[in-house]
Amino acid sequence: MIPLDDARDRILAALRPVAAETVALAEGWGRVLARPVVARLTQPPADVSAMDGYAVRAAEAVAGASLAVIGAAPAGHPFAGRVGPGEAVRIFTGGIVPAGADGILLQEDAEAAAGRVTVREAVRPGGWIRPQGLDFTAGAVLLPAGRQLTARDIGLAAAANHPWLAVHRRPVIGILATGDEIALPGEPIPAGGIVSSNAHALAALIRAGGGQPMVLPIAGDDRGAIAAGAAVRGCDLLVTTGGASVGEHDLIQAALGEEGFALDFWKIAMRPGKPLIWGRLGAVPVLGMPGNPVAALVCGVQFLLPALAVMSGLPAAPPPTTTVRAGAALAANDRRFDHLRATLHRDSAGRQVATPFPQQDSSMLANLARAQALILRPVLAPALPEGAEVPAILLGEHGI
Ligand SMILES: Nc1nc2c(c(=O)[nH]1)N[C@H]1C(S)=C(S)[C@@H](COP(=O)(O)OP(=O)(O)OC[C@H]3O[C@@H](n4cnc5c(N)ncnc54)[C@H](O)[C@@H]3O)O[C@H]1N2
Ligand code: MOO
Repeated sequence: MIPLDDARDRILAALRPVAAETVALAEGWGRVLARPVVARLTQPPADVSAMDGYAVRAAEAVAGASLAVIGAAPAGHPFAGRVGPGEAVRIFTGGIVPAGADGILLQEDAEAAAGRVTVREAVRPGGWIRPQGLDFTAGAVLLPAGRQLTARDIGLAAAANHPWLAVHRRPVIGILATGDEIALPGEPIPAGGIVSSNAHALAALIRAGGGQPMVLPIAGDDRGAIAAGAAVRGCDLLVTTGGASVGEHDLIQAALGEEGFALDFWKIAMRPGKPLIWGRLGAVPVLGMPGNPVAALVCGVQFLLPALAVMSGLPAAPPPTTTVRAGAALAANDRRFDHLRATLHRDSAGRQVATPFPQQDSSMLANLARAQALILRPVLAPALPEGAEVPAILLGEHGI
């Protein structure tokens, strides 16, 4: 059994970002830039007014001065002339400051009558003017490659005149659920069988991680069926579930081995998720997850989400953790890094408290769905009293 962090390192080291594609700006949110966004223009394009008022020559716009209003400069309609001595131009927010003017007299600080304006408050040179290029200048790198685009980034790219963006395409993740006992939701369930939840839960997790799931037909506990299912084309990574353990019906390695599967590791010091398989079938990396649904989801959080990040062009990193208080005393841990499903609440001091469910069986989906956090119990972690600080993965932060 290899340590959890080593397993993740080995998985992430074997992965590369997928190729770039061009998407419309509106589709760019959450995607990872494959090429930088460079400003295609200067913003603002010229000196513009930050306020509604009058463009004036600051030196003469002293309290009590009276100026002739010779024209107007609304946003988008520059004034073609020049502001000469004793003159002002009516201007509006975003309007280009006319030649000759070097300050804005606020409307509130002015009195207009009969084609003239009287200054009530003196104007500073440069006052209320946004200089050309205040925001950015043409040619500036505004967003680097590798950046996951926020709503703010989309606004910036739009302002920099980019209708299209080069982003990494969504990694396509094949999901092959295996087992004679499982059926798709809504389909006839074999005697003693259950409904397959893993493929659907993992597909949703893959979407949350920015990937594109490709749910494959269920393969029975049969080498040929598993090999045929795994031979799928067009996925960047294949996830299998079930058949990862030691029983004679646990056939993933045997079935894929006949197809030339190159195993990197099998079994990690982790609970749930011990029988994880990692290797490569031809060019396709394969993550063989255990069948137990909680094990599959925890492996999804610990390995598949970080893998999706790397394949999407983001840095290799473990899932982010937060320090919370234990809502119950925790027993000493053994040699498997443990993930206790827990609910969250805030104590009277506003601190987050994670309370583990009393039963932690890796088949219990109802508890998993109610869980808001996974309390992390490292290998050989000592027993801790209620209230102790512990690391946790907050599931809501992952959108799963
Ligand atoms: N003798 C041993 N037995 C087991 C060991 C071990 O070390 N020695 N490891 C246990 C651990 S830990 C796990 S986890 C499971 C993993 O087993 P497999 O990956 O081989 O999974 P299966 O046996 O196929 O299924 C386990 C369990 O999960 C259910 N299942 C399977 N697929 C789905 C699905 N798509 N949706 C929902 N549930 C699914 C299946 O019915 C079984 O109940 O092995 C232990 N055994
Ligand atoms: O992965 Mo198994 O679910 O550790 O129990």
